[in-house]
Amino acid sequence: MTVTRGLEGVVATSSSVSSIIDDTLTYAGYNIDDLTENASFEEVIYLLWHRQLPTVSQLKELKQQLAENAELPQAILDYFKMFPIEKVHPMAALRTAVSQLALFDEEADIMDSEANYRKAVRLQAKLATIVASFARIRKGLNPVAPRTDLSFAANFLYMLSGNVPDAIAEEAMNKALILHADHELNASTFTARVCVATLSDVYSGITAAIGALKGPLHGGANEAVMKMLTEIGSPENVDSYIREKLEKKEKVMGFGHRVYRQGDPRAKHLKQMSEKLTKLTGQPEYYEMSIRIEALVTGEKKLPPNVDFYSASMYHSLGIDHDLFTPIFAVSRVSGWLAHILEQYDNNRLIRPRAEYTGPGMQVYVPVEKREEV
Ligand SMILES: CC(=O)SCCNC(=O)CCNC(=O)[C@H](O)C(C)(C)COP(=O)(O)OP(=O)(O)OC[C@H]1O[C@@H](n2cnc3c(N)ncnc32)[C@H](O)[C@@H]1OP(=O)(O)O
Ligand SMILES: O=C([O-])CC(=O)C(=O)O
Repeated sequence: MTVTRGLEGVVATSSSVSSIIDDTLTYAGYNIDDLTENASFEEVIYLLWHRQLPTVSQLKELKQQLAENAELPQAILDYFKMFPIEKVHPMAALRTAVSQLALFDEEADIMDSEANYRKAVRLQAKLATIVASFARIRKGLNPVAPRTDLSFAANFLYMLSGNVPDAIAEEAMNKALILHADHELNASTFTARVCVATLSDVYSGITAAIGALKGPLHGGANEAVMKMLTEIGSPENVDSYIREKLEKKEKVMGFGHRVYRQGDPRAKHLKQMSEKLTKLTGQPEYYEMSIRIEALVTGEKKLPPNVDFYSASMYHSLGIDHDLFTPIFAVSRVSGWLAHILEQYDNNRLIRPRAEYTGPGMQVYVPVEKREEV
C-alpha cells in the first residue's frame, strides 16, 4: 500500500461543477474573473446548480424561491437564547442550527432529485438568515426579517446591521460571495460528498461540511488572519512579527495552498477591494499591514496569499465582526456544497478508501483481572 499523505494530488471524483487548471479557476466553464466583474451571486448559484447561466425568467424564479425561503422557524431563533450565546463561536451555532433545520423539514429524508433541489433552495436561503440572526441575538438585538426586494448580498448585510447597504458595500459583498462559492474538491466539499455518498440526507452533508470549513487550515483561516492583523496592530510592527513567526517555523495564516502554485486567482480581487474599502473607511493601516506581510511571506517563503488573506481586511472594513468571517464563507460556499451533493446523488458510489495499518501486531486477549497494573 502506498499512502499519499493528505490525499495530495489524488483524483477522487469526476465533477462538472468547477475546475482548477493551471491556476485558473472556473465555475462550469466560466472564469471567476469574468463572473466576479459581471455576475450577481444569484446567477452564480444557478450556474453551479445547473452548469449554465440563467435566463431572465430563470433568474427571477430562483430569486423568488430564495426570498420565499429565507425565514427561519421561530424555534431556531429561540434556541439561540438557550445556550451561553456570548461564548459560542458562530460556526458552532451555524453547524447546530443547520442540523436543527432538518427537524423542521418534512422532506429532510425524501431522497428524490426534486425534493433534494427544494432542500438546496431552502438551505441556500436560510444560512444567511441564521448567521445574521445569530450575530444580532448575541448582542441583545432583535433579528431583522429578510427583505425580498434586495439582492442576496444586500439583504445579507441588511439582516446583519438593520440598514440597507450602500452600493459599494453591496458590490463588495456580492463579489466576495462569488469568489467563495465553489472550489473543486476542497476539504469541506469532499466532506459533504463523503457524507452523502452513504445516501445520507442533504442536511447531514451540509452540517458535516460546516464542521470541516471551521478549521483554521481551511475556512477558519480568514478569522485567524484578522487575529494576526489585530495582534500586529500597525505597519511598522509587521517585519518583526512575521520574521519571528517564520523563524519559529509557524504558519502565516492566509498563505499557501494545496493546489495553486503560482497564486490563488481570487486573491487579487479581494486585494483590490481591501485597498478600496480600508481607504474609504479610514483604516488604510489594515491594507498597509497586509501588503507588507505579503511582500515578506512571498519573498522569504515563496508562498502567495490565498482567498482568506485579503478577505479578512476587506470584511473588517465592512464593519463585520471578526468571528463572522468564516460563517460568511459558509453562506457563500453552501452553494458549491449543494451543487456537489446533488452531483454526488446523481452518480453515487460509496466513498471508502483504505488505511495502511501501523498499530501493534497480533495480540492475545488477557482477561482484565489478569492484566498487570502499569
Ligand atoms: C479556503 C482555504 O482553505 S485556503 C487555505 C487556508 N489556510 C491557510 O491559510 C492556513 C495556512 N496555510 C497552510 O496551512 C497550508 O498552506 C495549507 C494547509 C493551505 C496547504 O498546505 P499543504 O499543501 O498541506 O502544505 P503543508 O502544510 O504540508 O506545507 C508544506 C510546507 O510549506 C510550509 N507552509 C505552508 N503554508 C505555510 C504558511 N501559511 N506559512 C508558513 N509556511 C507554510 C509548511 O510549513 C511546510 O514546510 P516544510 O516542508 O518545511 O515543513
Ligand atoms: O481548495 C482548497 O483546498 C481550499 C480553498 O481554497 C477553498 O476551499 O476555497
